[in-house]
Amino acid sequence: MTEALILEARGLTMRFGGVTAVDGVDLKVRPGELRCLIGPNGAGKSTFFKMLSGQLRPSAGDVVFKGISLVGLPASRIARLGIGIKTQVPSVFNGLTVAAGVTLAARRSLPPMLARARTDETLARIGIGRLRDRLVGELAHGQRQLVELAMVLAPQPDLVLLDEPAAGMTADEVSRLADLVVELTRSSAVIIVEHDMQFIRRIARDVTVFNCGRVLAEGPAGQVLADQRVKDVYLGKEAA
Ligand SMILES: Nc1ncnc2c1ncn2[C@@H]1O[C@H](COP(=O)(O)OP(=O)(O)OP(=O)(O)O)[C@@H](O)[C@H]1O
Repeated sequence: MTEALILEARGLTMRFGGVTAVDGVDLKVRPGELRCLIGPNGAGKSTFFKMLSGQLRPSAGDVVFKGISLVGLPASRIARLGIGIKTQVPSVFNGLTVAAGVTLAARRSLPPMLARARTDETLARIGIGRLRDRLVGELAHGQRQLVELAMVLAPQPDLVLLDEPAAGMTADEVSRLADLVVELTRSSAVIIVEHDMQFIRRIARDVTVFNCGRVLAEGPAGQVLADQRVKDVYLGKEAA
């Protein structure tokens, strides 16, 4: 029986001159799955992520989303196919209210009336309805992260890509974000690159560990984080 997949990377490879940052990586993600990508600095996670999102064109291999090859497609087309990307650099517009920013994002897939309704739904889902009339530029870092997440979710993507969503958040915010990310899987598959092990443990879903551009280990978080090879290359004493 063929496994239903929403995203498949096949032999994905990226070379920068003499450096092979990602070396023949395969990854399979099912609809509604939550997958965490972890690994030491320089392991190739960001490069892999950028190939999934269309920010980098692979040197070799393919990325297939809902049966369509993404290689060579512009990022805007990849977004329209149903991939929502939240990167490390907040791209929200400081001069807009939260509601205006999220409505603008919702307009990618909806006419104006429906986009406004979607905005209210999305703000409620993320638990930031009270921020709707605040200017984005006035928000604290953690609040901005949640607003950007609302902008990613408003067009209802089938796959959400999150690059270090917990970076710079307080412990309370990380804990809340973890619950939120798990909740996201009701409507989307989610792939996360994340350094924060507290966040990974809290989510406790499938983890893919990168090392030297390859996949070192893959499986349920508890099993993978207990793997001695993973501890050796990445976690060290932190996981002991
Ligand atoms: N634009 C580039 N030009 C040359 N080398 C690059 C480029 N981008 C990444 N690399 C190299 O590719 C390798 C993988 O880097 P990458 O940033 O993907 O790792 P990472 O796992 O995301 O690391 P970190 O956790 O520190 O963000 C590293 O050796 C890095 O120096």
